[in-house]
Parts: sequence; C-alpha cells; structure tokens
Amino acid sequence: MVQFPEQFRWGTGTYSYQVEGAAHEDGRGESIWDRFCATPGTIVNNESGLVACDHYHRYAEDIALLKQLGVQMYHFSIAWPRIMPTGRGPVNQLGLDFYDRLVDALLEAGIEPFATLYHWDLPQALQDELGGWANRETAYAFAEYVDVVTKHFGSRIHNWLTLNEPAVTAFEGHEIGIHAPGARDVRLAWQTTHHFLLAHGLAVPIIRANGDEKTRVGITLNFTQLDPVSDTPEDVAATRFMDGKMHRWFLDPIFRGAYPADVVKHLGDYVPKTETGDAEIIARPLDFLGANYYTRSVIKHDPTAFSEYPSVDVEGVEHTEMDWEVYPRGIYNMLTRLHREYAVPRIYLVENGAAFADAVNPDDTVDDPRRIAYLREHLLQVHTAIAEGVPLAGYSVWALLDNFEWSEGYRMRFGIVYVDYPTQKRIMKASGHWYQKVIASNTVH
Ligand SMILES: OC[C@H]1NNC[C@@H](O)[C@@H]1O
Repeated sequence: MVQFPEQFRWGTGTYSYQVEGAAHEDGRGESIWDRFCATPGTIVNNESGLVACDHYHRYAEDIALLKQLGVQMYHFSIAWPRIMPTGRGPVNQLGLDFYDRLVDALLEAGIEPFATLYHWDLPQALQDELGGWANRETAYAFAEYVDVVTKHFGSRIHNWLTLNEPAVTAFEGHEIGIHAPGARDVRLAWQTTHHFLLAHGLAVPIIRANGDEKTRVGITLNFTQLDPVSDTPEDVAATRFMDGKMHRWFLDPIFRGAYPADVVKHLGDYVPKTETGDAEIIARPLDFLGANYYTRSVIKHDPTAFSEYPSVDVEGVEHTEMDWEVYPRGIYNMLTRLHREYAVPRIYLVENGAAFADAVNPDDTVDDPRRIAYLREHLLQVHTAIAEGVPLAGYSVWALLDNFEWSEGYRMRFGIVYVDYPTQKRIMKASGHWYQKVIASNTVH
C-alpha cells in the first residue's frame, strides 16, 4: 500500500469533441473534425462526434459522477467553434453560456476546473480561409480566441492548458492523415508544429493578463516510452530521432528556448520556417507542464524512412484494445526524465488510462479488472517518481466517460464510466469504484 502526498490532487477528464455532441446546436460552428468525420472511410463505422455522449445536455449528470468519484479537479476542453463559430470575429454568447453552466456547476461541486483551450477541434472556416495550422495567421486567430475566453472565465478558471498533445494533431493530422484535417504532407506537418508552439506562446501572456493572482498556465504534451528494437547504431539512431520528433521538438523550445539541433540537422530544408522573436514567444515561462502517458513503442530503423520510423509489436506482453503495450515503468521514466532533464517547476499527469473490451453484466455492472490493474501499476510507478522528488501535483485518469476515440470511433472504451450510447445511460465501472476508494484514502493498494 502506498500513501500519496497530503496535497496531491486526483482528477479525471474529457474533451469537447469527444463527449459534447450537440454539434449543430446553439450557434456552434463547424469544426475540422465534423468535416473529417463526414468524409466516408475516415472513421471506423463512419462514426462522428455529432452526438457523442450528449455531454452538452447531460453535463450536470456527469458532474454528479465526478462528485461521486470525489475528484478534486476536472480536465475538459473548450470548443473554439462554440465560442467563435467562424474562428475569428463574432462571439457566440450561447457557446459562452454552455461553459458558464459547466464551470459554475463544477465550482458549486467544489471541483477545480482545468481548462484546455484547444484540443484539435479547429473551426473549419479557418481551415478554409487560412489553410488551418499551415498558416501562421491561425496562431494569431488562436490568440484572439484565447483573449475572449480568458476575459470571460479568468476569475473562475485558474488552471489553463493552452494546447493538448500538439504533436499528435500535427503529425497524425498533417503527415499520417488519420486525424483531421487529413493532410499527408511531411513539410506541412513540421511547419504546423511551429505554428502550434507559436500559438501556445502567444496565449501565455494573454491568459495571465486576463487572470488573477491564482492563475496558472501550462501546456499538455504526450509522452511514449521509446526503446530501440536492437542496440545496432541504426535502431538506436532511429529511436533517438523519434524521441526528438515526439518529445524534444516540443520540450526544448518551451523549456530551453530552441529546437533540438539533432532534429534540425536531420530535417534539413524540411525544418519549419520561423520568424525573429518566435523563440522568445514560445519559451515564455510556464507554471506547470501537463503530461500524458499510455504506452511504449519499440522503434526499428527503416532505410526508406525520413520523418517516421516504424514500431514493432512486442510479443508475449499485455496489450490494450488499442494494441498499445502495457508498460507501467514508462510513466516513471517519463516523470523522472522531465524532472532531471528539464527542471519543470510542477507537473500534472493529465492523461493515463487504457481501452479494454468492457461489457455490461445482466445486473448492470461493468467489471474491468484489467483497467484496475493498469491504473494500479501505473500509480505505483507514479508514487515511486514522487518519492524520488518529482514535483507531481496531481494525477488525472483518462477518461471519465467512454467517448469518441477519433479515428477509432466509439469502439474504444477508455472510460471509468461506461456509456451505453443508444440510451446514453452511464454506468460506473468497477475501475470507477476502485478509483473512488483511491481518492478517498489517497492511497493505492
Ligand atoms: O488515445 C487516448 C487519448 N489520448 N490523448 C488525447 C485524447 O483525445 C485521446 O482520447
């Protein structure tokens, strides 16, 4: 049994496009994910976030679940297309009204809102008019949107995350093409990474100016344990590059003020175009780093590869429904690395969880022992990292609800609460009841 620190905060989360639904309600504008999902063949079963978990209408019920869990914090994202339906200019009051209802209900429940300003649902109008994140102008449009939102919520929301997982939306959305907007252009993908980081840096002083003495600002980056399939120089170099692409390309400009030289060298003339002053904007000091961890990838050299090296499947070890290896030690490695190599002032673990093939029993319960085991093993590693001095202030399990898992649609269930989509009925899974006890006791057995 391990005891977590006295002030340690426990949470869970969702994100706008994955749970809200109400895609055509109350003035919400079209997002690039609405458009992407409408393209046949992009999403399993051609599903979309049009209805999702109907959280837009059921948020009060979902907050009651948060209260039942006993969480101290709740991660959610604000949908830019609800606030500014065309991405710039006119503000949609009904969009602000929804998040007013959500935030006020969270505060009433004694739950700290942790708001992410952008989780992938770019207004389609900006994709049409500017080319989306390919265009530097979109970073400035983001800053305008952030000003509107933080002016409105700055006295009630004190923990802000500018972006969630920019690496994923940059590369899966613009290089691999399995995420919105579905581009397949290596040069474009790397250029978007710079515009995401610029957008982040532009937002930081705006959030602070519109906040108060309690306002804290961060960004959430995703981390995967990366190991070479062998110790040959080629496999080791391929792994080092992927660590650069997925991790150091974002950590270094934010915490060290420059892109990692080895990746810049590798990219050659594919390196993103930047402007004087960008590096200082991106490196503006943060109060904390949000970090997501799920799994390990074992990387293999490929002579034909340039920007993406393949991973190999590891036989004989547990995998989740996403075919992700269960590798708890990786969360310890990530946390201690951030502390050791980047001296991050404070860290919140924003996402950690697993998709398993959950099913409802005849008595309306859901047994998910594999998720309990996954969470327990990762939390034991988290505790070890804290004991070694990592400034981890809180942990949030992904996710509160089963939800729209992007290109996988609804077949992947990450929730500690089961969602029966045809009826929208919520059922707390065994892992939810287990997590409730962890929070109440602040210990993991
Ligand atoms: O794949 C699980 C999660 N990963 N991070 C971003 C979220 O939107 C995903 O659901």
